[in-house]
Amino acid sequence: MAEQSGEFVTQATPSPVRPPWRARLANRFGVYANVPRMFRQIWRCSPALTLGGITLRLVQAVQPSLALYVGKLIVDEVIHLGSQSTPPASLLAWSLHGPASRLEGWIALEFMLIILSDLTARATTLVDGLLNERYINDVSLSLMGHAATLDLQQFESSELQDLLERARRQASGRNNLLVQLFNIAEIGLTALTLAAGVMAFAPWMVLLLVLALLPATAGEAHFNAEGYRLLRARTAERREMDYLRHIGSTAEHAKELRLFGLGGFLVGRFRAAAATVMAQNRRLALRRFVWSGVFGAIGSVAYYAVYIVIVWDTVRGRFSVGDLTFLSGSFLRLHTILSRLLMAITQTASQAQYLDDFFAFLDLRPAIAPAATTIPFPSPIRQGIRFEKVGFRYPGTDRWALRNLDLTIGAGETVALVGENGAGKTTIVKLLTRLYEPDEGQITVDGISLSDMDPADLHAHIGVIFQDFVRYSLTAAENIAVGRIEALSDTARIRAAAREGLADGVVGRLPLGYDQPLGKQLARGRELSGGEWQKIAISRAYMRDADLLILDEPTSALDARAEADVFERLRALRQGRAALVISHRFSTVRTADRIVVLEHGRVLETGSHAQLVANGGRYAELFALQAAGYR
Ligand SMILES: Nc1ncnc2c1ncn2[C@@H]1O[C@H](COP(=O)(O)OP(=O)(O)OP(=O)(O)O)[C@@H](O)[C@H]1O
Repeated sequence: MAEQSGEFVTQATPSPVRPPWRARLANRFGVYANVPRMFRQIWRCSPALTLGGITLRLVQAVQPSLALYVGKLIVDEVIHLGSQSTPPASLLAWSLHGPASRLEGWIALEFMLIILSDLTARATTLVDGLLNERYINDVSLSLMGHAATLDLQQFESSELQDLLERARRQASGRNNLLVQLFNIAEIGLTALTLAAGVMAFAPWMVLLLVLALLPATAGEAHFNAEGYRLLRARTAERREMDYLRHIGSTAEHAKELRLFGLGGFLVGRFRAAAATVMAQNRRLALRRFVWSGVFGAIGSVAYYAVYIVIVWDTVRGRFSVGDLTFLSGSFLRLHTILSRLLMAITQTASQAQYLDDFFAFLDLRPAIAPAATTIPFPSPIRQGIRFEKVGFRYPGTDRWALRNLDLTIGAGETVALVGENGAGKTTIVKLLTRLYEPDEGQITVDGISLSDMDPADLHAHIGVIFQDFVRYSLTAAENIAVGRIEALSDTARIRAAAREGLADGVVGRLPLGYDQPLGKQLARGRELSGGEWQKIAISRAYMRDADLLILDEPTSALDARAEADVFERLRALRQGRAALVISHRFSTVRTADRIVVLEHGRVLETGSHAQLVANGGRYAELFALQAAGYR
């Protein structure tokens, strides 16, 4: 079987060349182009919650300015009342008789504002939480759904694996972008109302504050972009680390890891990969720390300069004490809020960069798309399947895995493919199931080219079991039903398929029968032997009324009796169906109607077992070798 080319990459990815500053700037603002698309996605999750979140933030946004203004009115009123000649006799008399009623009104309003602020803050947290959860689910579902539409060849490329890994991070770690976007709206509005208040007294103060915060903002934007660049450049190393973590911690690998004593080796590899990533992250974090300190100090100096001017103007009598409390309060808040706003904008831009990967993944289209008009699969097959001068190279390789291949599988015929490792047997199956498209020649069923069929229709008529079939951590019944998942609740069909594939005996010995979870992942899961798993996998192929059955090394783990049983049933069930069997076992191969011997991607000889043995060619040689092993 083929080596997968989508494995992790061990070499360090070279750091990408830094683009010129103009392109970098365009890049930094360009990322916002993703935000409307993301917003639409959020809106689709729940229009009501989205609207609720926005409204709550609008209410929250105006509260600080209102509270400060009411505070100013209270201070002014207190000073006004204090300046009156007759001091009040008691609090009760004072509050009941006239002069304090306005002050009481302001205090009541301030109290209501505080209650409202608390309520809206809690409601916002609730709405954010609910919406966020929906959004995370939605993103994960889009990723899973879209991944299922892509071709195997796309999956086997390491570029796609890198992109998918970054897109997944978007799903798991970047969801707070939504909250940040809402926050920007809220903080922005608060900043506007505060700025309007301060501007009424001295517009230059606001201008100075904005100017003083610009260096810090530019610094943030720069370091966020650097962080993303680093993360992107190190995707391959992070995938390697994930892979090492995975094999170091799963039951599946535990046996070999222990017996070969690979623990130290894996830890060493992980440490080396992590060291590169950590060293770069540390350098960036330190630079960021120093620069943000410098820029922050510039902002604080500007703030204190303005503050001193406000105090001076109050001493001079230009501002009242109420004005002083309002202005110093507003100004302090404006300073904090403007820096938060600018930071939020740059952070959102950096988060939005991750959206690039997410949307780039969603925008990927399968390379093998169904033709505009498709021809249905000819069921039942009457003439047969033909490979005509088929040539194929795996993407990114120069070697022809198959070349000038002519092959026929007649209707109702069982053809066995034999050949040494790497001869191209599994590749033929991948082309026949249209997981890949041939580079040369064509494959037809009753004269109809596979490329004129809808891939889903083609798959519905083929029952295929690969030698590296999947051992699902699902129940026994589900493990068989995956061969035709629409029939998941069709117990009779599952049991019949289990009988044909010899899995009924395996299931019969399980304590929970068909409801028994298999594998080690699930609670109460039972592990099976290699041959038992293979019987479950063979049964999957019988879930379909397939016109063509493809079994790639179906009996490699079966004992001799089970192997004979499998082929006896296959023959009995065939009734006009074609079958393609790949095997290195001659006991399996000799039962086929016709045997095709492959070598270096070409057909070397073909005939029945008796003919090929009589010919004295490669088949006879390999058969004699294996037979000698049994003597
Ligand atoms: N995904 C892939 N990317 C690149 N090359 C591949 C890929 N899969 C297989 N190959 C190469 O194509 C050739 C044919 O592989 P194939 O899996 O068809 O061989 P096979 O006859 O099934 O071998 P085996 O008996 O070992 O299962 C081999 O040289 C293999 O290295």
